[in-house]
Amino acid sequence: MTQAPQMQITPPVLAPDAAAAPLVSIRDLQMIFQVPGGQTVALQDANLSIERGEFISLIGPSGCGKTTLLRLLADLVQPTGGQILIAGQSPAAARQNRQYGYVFQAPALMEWRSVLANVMLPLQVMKVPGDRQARAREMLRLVGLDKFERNYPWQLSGGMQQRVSIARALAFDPPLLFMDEPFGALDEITREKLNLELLRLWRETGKTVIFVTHSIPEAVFLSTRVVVMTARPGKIEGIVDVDLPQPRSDDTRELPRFFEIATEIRELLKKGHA
Ligand SMILES: Nc1ncnc2c1ncn2[C@@H]1O[C@H](COP(=O)(O)OP(=O)(O)OP(=O)(O)O)[C@@H](O)[C@H]1O
Repeated sequence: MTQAPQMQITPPVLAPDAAAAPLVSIRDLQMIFQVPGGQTVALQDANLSIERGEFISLIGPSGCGKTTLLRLLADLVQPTGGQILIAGQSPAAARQNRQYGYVFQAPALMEWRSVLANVMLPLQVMKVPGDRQARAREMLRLVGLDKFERNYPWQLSGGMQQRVSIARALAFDPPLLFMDEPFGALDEITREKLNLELLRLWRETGKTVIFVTHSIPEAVFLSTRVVVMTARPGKIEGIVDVDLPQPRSDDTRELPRFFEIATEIRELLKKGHA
């Protein structure tokens, strides 16, 4: 099994009490978009605390504000109300201090750069000191693609491209990983394989993951908690603890408890639709 690499990046300076606080704290969060002819309440009264090492899935119908929540956490949009703290810092400070990596639905790799050069890119842009090439190689090893570092993205399958984008998001060694439906476009078997790989990576690195999905089985399989969201207005309908044993394997999907938790999530989703 691949070992977690030795990290060489200088840790960011945090507020003294940051270690004691939840890694992510979301209080009364609201996001209203002004649109022609009115407004869209993308998120209303969202409250959520996430501890270090959790694997949180956000699940809900299209338009319930899952991506908006990730974008707010990542400081890509500013909330119209409420507060977010990441390791005790504002999202803007957390972004500057490289507290998170972001994996998008599409891998968004640069076609003219090799796999290795793609993973090195954020380190170059942010002028991270040290041996950037060695660091990028470590991340490729972690996602099982070290033999493909000289290839170009178009020479890889969709699943491999998404693994490259995960390696790129991990390049800074951030404590947090935001993942917006990263496996949504992949076939079922590839998705299940990458789910297992992601859990291995999560265990080995101790990252905290916030993962958006439309799939109830994917959410149950991956998560320690599932945040169920509903639309119009977008809000958190409920939070389901996933008390399935770790480490999870293909057998996990056959456990009666797996189906019970899936049913609980489905009922919450239906309640939100009603
Ligand atoms: N920049 C924007 N301007 C106006 N409205 C927006 C903007 N971004 C999102 N919205 C609206 O906010 C709501 C929530 O959108 P969001 O993309 O967060 O939903 P989602 O749950 O991620 O949906 P999906 O599952 O389809 O990706 C939607 O009604 C969307 O149209």
